[in-house]
Order: sequence, then C-alpha cells, then structure tokens
Amino acid sequence: MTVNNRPMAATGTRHQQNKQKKVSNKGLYQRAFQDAFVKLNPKVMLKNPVMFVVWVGTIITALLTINPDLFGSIPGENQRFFNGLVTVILFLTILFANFAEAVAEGRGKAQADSLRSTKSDTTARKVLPSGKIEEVSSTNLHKGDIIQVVAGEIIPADGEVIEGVASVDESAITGESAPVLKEPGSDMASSVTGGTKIISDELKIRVSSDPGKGFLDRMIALVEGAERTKTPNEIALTVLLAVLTEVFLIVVATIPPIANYVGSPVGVVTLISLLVALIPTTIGGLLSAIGIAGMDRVAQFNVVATSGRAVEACGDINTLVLDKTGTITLGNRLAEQFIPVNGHTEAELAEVALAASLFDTTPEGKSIVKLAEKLGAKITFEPHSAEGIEFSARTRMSGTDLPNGKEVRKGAINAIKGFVRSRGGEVSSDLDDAYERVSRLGGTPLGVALDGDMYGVIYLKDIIKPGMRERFDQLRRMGVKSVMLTGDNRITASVIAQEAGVDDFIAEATPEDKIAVIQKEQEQGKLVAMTGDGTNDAPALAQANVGLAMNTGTQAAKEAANMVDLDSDPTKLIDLVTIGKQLLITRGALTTFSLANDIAKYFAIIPAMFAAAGIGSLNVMGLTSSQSAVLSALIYNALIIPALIPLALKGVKFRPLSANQLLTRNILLYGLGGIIAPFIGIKVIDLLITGVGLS
Ligand SMILES: Nc1ncnc2c1ncn2[C@@H]1O[C@H](COP(=O)(O)OP(=O)(O)OP(=O)(O)O)[C@@H](O)[C@H]1O
Ligand SMILES: [K+]
Ligand SMILES: [Mg+2]
Repeated sequence: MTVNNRPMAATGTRHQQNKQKKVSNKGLYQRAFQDAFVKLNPKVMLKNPVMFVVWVGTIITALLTINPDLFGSIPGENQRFFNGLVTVILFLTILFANFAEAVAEGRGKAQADSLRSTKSDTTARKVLPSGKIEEVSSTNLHKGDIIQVVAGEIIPADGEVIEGVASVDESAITGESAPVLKEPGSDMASSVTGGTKIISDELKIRVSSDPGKGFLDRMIALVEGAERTKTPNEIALTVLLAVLTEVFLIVVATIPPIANYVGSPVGVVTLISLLVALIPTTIGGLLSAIGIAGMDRVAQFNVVATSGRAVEACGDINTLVLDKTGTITLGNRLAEQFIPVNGHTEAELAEVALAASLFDTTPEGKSIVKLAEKLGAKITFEPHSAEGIEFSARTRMSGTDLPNGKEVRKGAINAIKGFVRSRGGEVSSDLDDAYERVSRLGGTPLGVALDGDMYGVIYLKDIIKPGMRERFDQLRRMGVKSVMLTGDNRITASVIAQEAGVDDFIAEATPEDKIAVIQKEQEQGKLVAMTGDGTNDAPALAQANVGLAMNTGTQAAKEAANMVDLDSDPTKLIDLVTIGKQLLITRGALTTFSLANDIAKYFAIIPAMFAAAGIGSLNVMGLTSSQSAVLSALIYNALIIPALIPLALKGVKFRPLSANQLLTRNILLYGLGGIIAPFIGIKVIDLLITGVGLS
C-alpha cells in the first residue's frame, strides 16, 4: 500500500489536488532544467563530494579533448573523439544529478511563489494606547501591537483576536475554502494568520510576530528550501559516500603502475572513467532529491514541517502518543442521555445540567444545553448575576456560580465526587452504576452536582473513527507502539482502547502526566511522536521528538511543535510515520542499488583496460571493444540517475513490515537487482553504440 492512495487520508488527498492545481508541471521542469545549469557553480558542487569528483574529472577530460597529449602519449589511447564522448557523458551525469535536485526543489519553489503572492505589503490600522488609529505599513508591525481589521481586508500579521467576532477565509494557507469563525478567548478560534482574509465583520488583533517572522514567512522559507540543512542521517551518509569515493580514488591511482608492469599502459581518460563508474554517483546524485521530496510529500499532506530532521524522525518513531477525544474518536461529543441518581428525576437533572452548562461554550456544553431544553428544562435564575466557571483540563470540571450562592458543577466523575465531598455531601451508591453503564458504551460520563447534592450523569456519546484498528495494526507491524492518553475515566478509556486497538492507554491523565509519559519512553531510548492542540499540550509537544500541532490550536502549541497540520487532523501522524519510514527506506534502497551496480561496471571496464595485455578472457560480458565497454559503462552510469528520479521523488513502495523484514526484502530486491540490472543495461548499450558505429 502506498501513502498516496490510502483511502483514509481523505483530507490529504483533497489538498493534494488543490496544490497540484497551483503548480504546473511544465513550468516545473523548465525551471529545473535551468537550475541544473546554475548548480554547476563549483561552490554548489562542493557540497556534494561524489559529484564534485565527477565535475573535476569532466574538466580534465575536456582538457584532454582539446589536447589529447597533455599528459604524454600512449599508443592507441589518446583519441580526441573518444575523449570528447567521455567528456559529454560525464557532463550529462552531473547535469542529471543537478536536475534531480532541482526537480525536487521545484514544487516547493512554485508553492513559495504562490504563497508570496498572497503576502502583499498592506497598510494596517494600528490602535494606539490613546485609542487613536494610526495607519502604518504592515512591514512595521511588531509583536504586541494592536491592530484593527475589517471585512474585505487581508490580516497583515499573525496574532490573537482580542475583540470582535468575524469569519476569516484561510484558504491562502490551508487550501480550505470554507470560512472559519474567529473570536477571542477560546483556544481553538482566537489565533489568526497574516495573509488570510476577513470576509465579514471586524476584529481587533494583538500582533504576535515581528516583521518577517510570521507563519507565512516561515512557511515560504521552508517550502522554498532556504532553511534546508542536511539532517544528521544525511550527513552521515554523505561522509560515508565521500570515504568510499576516496577509497576508489586510491584504488584507481594504483592501476597505472600495475598496467605499465603488465605492458598495457592506461590513459588518464580511461582511469577517470573507471573512477566515475565506481564511485557512488547514483546515490550521490539522488541523495538530496530524496530528502527534499520527503519534505514535499509532507507538505502535500498539508503539514508544515519546520525541519527535514523532523520528517526523518517520523520514520524512526517507536512510540506514538495520541489523545482520545478528537484523535481516535470523532470528537464531536454530544449529550445523548441524562441518567438521574440519588432519588432525583430526569427533569431535575436536566435543569441542573442546563444551569451548569449555560456559560460553557465547548461543543459538549452547547449540546447539553440543547438536550436539556428539549426535555423542557428552564433557567430559574438571572443569568447576568451568575458567574460561569470555565472548564479546565486540571480541574476537569465546569459550571456556574448561581446568584443565590449555590454552585452547580459538571465534570469527570472523580472530579465531581471530590467536589460533592468537599461541599459536605455524600456520593450516592447508584452513581457508579450509571457512570459504568455510560463508560462501557465507550461514552464520556459527566457527573452533575449542586453543592453536595449529586444529581446524575450526562452521557456524552463519541464514536471511534472508522479504520482506526487497521491503522494501529499497520503501525504495530512497522514496530510502532501506540499509547492513548485521555483525561477520561479508566473504564471509558479501556473500552475505547480495546475497540480502537491501541497497544496501551493512560486514563485520567493531567497535562503533567502527558509530558511524564513521553519522558519515560525517551528514557528507555525510544523516539516519541505526539499530537496536540492546547496550550497545556505545548510542553509535551516540545518534549516529543516529533510534535504535531493542530493549526486550530494555540500559538503556544504551534511554536512548541516541529510540525503543524493545516487541516488539524491528528491521525495524520500515522501518515507522517509512513512518509518518514518511506524516506529512510528509499535512501537505503537506492544506496544498496548504487553500490551493487559497481560489480557490473567493474567487469565492464577492467577487462577493457587490460585488453592490450591479452587478458581478453576477463571480458565476461563479451563487450565489443575496449572503448565501447568504457563508454557503455559510463552511459549506463549517467542514465541510471534520471531513470531513478521518479523513484527518488515518489519514494519506494512502502509495506508495513518490521525493520528486519524490510531490510531482507530490500537487500534482495535492490541488492540483487542492482547487481543484475547493469549487466543487462551495459550489454544493451554496447550493442546499440556498436550498431550506430560510435566506436
Ligand atoms: N466542558 C466540560 N465541562 C466539564 N467537564 C468536561 C468538559 N469537557 C470535558 N470534561 C471532562 O474532563 C475530562 C478531561 O477532558 P480533556 O478534554 O481535558 O481530556 P484530554 O486530556 O484532552 O483527553 P481526551 O481529549 O483524549 O479525552 C473529560 O474526560 C471529561 O470527563
Ligand atoms: K558510479
Ligand atoms: Mg483533548
């Protein structure tokens, strides 16, 4: 199964189509072709040691084309036409490698252009401390400034809404055309992004980023690859390839004395050809393209990664920490039923539940009000003289302080039990039956109390997202353990955990528990990924090796995380793990293939070199002539790069197997394939060039 055609990734697919529309492929290749020449600059080439050796080799063979006797003359060797052909093939090898990188960068560059077009310098209306309004350029807005934006205007900077309610079109950033409601206070809806457009009403916004440091600026720099630095894995592989190149350089340098000894002197051009054929040009030429394509694939899933390192880390994740509500379940928990206890009636419970939810703006709160009103409950106090107590993850309760001094609360069962006892009440024995009944259905039970008097339980119904079990099974096969973290009670947690098929769960978790769980895993040497959206998730997101914040989340969460999901779909972490693994596997597979190729090239060129010494029996491939053998090996060596560009960009087909199974499979496929393919390829090229009379 590949990442791209997975049916679950419905949002990803939709946005992929979206992005593809913005980026035309024709322009992409044209630009990449130009960039391939720009990258010939030796300063750029130096970053890639393998290709730099080819670059130096090309210059030498070019000189030897102009003056074949530059390094003295060897009979039958110094031929201008042959040298010229080698020069052209080596030059194309470099060009193909540069083209691979340029194509990989292309989509990001085009995306950056389209983002930049939404980012125009506008005039912003800054609200001065005196209350007066001053017009300033949006480039002069700083953190902490207060600005006013009205319908039809582009929001000039990132910020938090402090006044007003308005709908905002965020399609410039998310590709999602449905407008989003923005209002102050709530975690989900109060943060706005510069470059998005207000389509109704007006907002007062406190600017949260300095000029050039906004979300859009960061995103442009990221997709453009300006901030791309090699990841630790990539550096390690580059060093390995450089060492291999050096080893082959030494090996090739020892050939002339031996060749002279056996009476078959070898020319410089043939030696350079052998060197280029043996050094790992295939993986050397495709390495950065693979990394860039990984970042790009993440971007196509509408996720912004702040570094290639984060994308790679996804591939090495051992433990995935997810929260329950909204991640494993659909999360629109709606009140389904009131279950009275302690001798109260359903109507009494509905009335207290209504009072406790009057100021609760969460979807849960609103749904409780709706159900209570449907059952005929009425408010029996003056709302203006009552005070709403907001829900917090720490208290796990919300409610209302009534004008008559009484307090109504609703919340997690243990929290409500604590509240009732603290008000001198007793927990009635039928409460446990009620909450267990709800929990066994996988629902969230909320206890309702008025001071020390327990009224009953609200059943908040939640549904597990379809296909979760398969996704966790898949993760398990990849060796990734899933842990569900929830503020909900043990029974509900275990029911959902079992049904969804997670490996482990932690119930009644506080924000502190979240970070502790991650630390504990990391102490055992595990790499941990986590999703979250709230300010109280921020420390855990920063602690995790991969933190995926929801775009609807708070600024704090987004800054702490190293990835932001623009669609706010937490299950995307599963796709990211797949992309990360695919990136690592693709790199491994192409390295294996590249190195395995050497065997055939060796058998093609070495016999050719010593042909004059009469050891033609070495010519196991039966190639036509010495020159056609060298040229065929070099042409194969050059053509294999563009031939593998699609694989480097798309990634090796990914199967959810354990690391060991994958290794065995890939060594078989890319190792054996890498040994066999060039024997066939070189032989075919040899027949072709002999046919057209090139040699
Ligand atoms: N609006 C609310 N009013 C009162 N209590 C609530 C409200 N929302 C949730 N609760 C209770 O608080 C508990 C913790 O909720 P919270 O949303 O913080 O959970 P969490 O830690 O994010 O985990 P998850 O979202 O996965 O359940 C809930 O299980 C529920 O019992
Ligand atoms: K090579
Ligand atoms: Mg939650």
